[in-house]
Amino acid sequence: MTVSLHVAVHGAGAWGTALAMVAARAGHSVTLVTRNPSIAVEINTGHRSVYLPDARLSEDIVASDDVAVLSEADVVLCAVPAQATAAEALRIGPHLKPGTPLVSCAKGIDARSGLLVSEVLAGAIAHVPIAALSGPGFAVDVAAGLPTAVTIASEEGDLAERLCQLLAGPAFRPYASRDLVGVQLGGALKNVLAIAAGIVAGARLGASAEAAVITRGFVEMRRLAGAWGAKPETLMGLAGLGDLVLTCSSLQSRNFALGHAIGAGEPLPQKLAEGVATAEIAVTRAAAFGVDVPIMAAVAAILDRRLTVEEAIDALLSRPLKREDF
Ligand SMILES: NC(=O)C1=CN([C@@H]2O[C@H](COP(=O)(O)OP(=O)(O)OC[C@H]3O[C@@H](n4cnc5c(N)ncnc54)[C@H](OP(=O)(O)O)[C@@H]3O)[C@@H](O)[C@H]2O)C=CC1
Ligand SMILES: O=C(CO)COP(=O)(O)O
Repeated sequence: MTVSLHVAVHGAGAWGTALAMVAARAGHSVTLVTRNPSIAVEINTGHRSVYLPDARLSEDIVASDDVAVLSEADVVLCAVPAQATAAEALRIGPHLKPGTPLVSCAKGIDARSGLLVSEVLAGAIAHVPIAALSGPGFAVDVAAGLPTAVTIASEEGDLAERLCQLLAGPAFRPYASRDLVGVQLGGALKNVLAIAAGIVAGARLGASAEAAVITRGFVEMRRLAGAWGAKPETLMGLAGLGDLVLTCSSLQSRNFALGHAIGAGEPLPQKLAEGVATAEIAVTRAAAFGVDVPIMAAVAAILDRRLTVEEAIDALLSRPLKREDF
């Protein structure tokens, strides 16, 4: 039987709010921490959030705009964007009790340092064990209580298994892993590839081309993640292939939707798409490892306006065929 704990979620955006609902459904008392006082009021009085307008939040979820409340938590889930993590880690670190598990829930690579989000957290907050949660799951689906399976990874003892037990519910199924690097790289790199798939869809290049880009992109993901230290089997699982399939096939994905708008020549959506900041750093790290990532490089070049979509497609199609590409 799972013991009822005090779970805090730092970052009350769509994902943080959905994860707060998961923790509440699993029987825990939950504090959702936002930097926006009006969001805290909206949650505490109306049990609603602008980030998930169709969801009604449990009354067991209490929101606060004071990071000091994190000192009362037994477990903290960090759900702010990857590029905000370095600054947020400095803010939250002093409030965490020593030994409180800290779970990174963002999907990205810190563009400034080239570090994984777990490494950013560990570098800033030395007194807590770190884990990462990733895998295929849209916040709206999770909030609606639709079936979802994710991976939770940690290199610390049985922490991943304990976190899985803590958060599991009838519709939310976490699987434990020790591959902290692979689980995060799957979540981060699929964002870049979802932009690529979206560009192909938006440019109406056909379902066959979309399948080719997803498959070729998956090869790049496995190559780069392998050079980075990920286990190959992790990328074949929920946090790699699973999330790639989800985000490359739905306009619900902000990364896919961004790519789609680029490919169609439409105005770009303003919503957070983590792949934007991750693309360039992924390509830089790939170059340092001597790993070939032409699709990710094309995405980075398009985002940086070094190439138009047409030029990037021409460059990809005119590449000499290599056996290892298939
Ligand atoms: N949405 C989804 O379906 C999923 C998202 N994720 C990942 O979760 C992470 C967060 O995404 P999501 O919740 O959707 O994003 P949202 O844009 O919905 O929310 C971001 C949250 O982070 C807070 N925040 C703190 N600092 C910053 C900052 N510097 N810039 C922007 N926001 C900041 C925001 O606060 P404020 O409200 O004050 O702006 C807000 O609470 C991303 O890494 C994403 O890839 C993972 C799985 C699913
Ligand atoms: O990671 C996600 C689903 O697993 C959400 O993807 P987007 O950030 O592209 O919306």
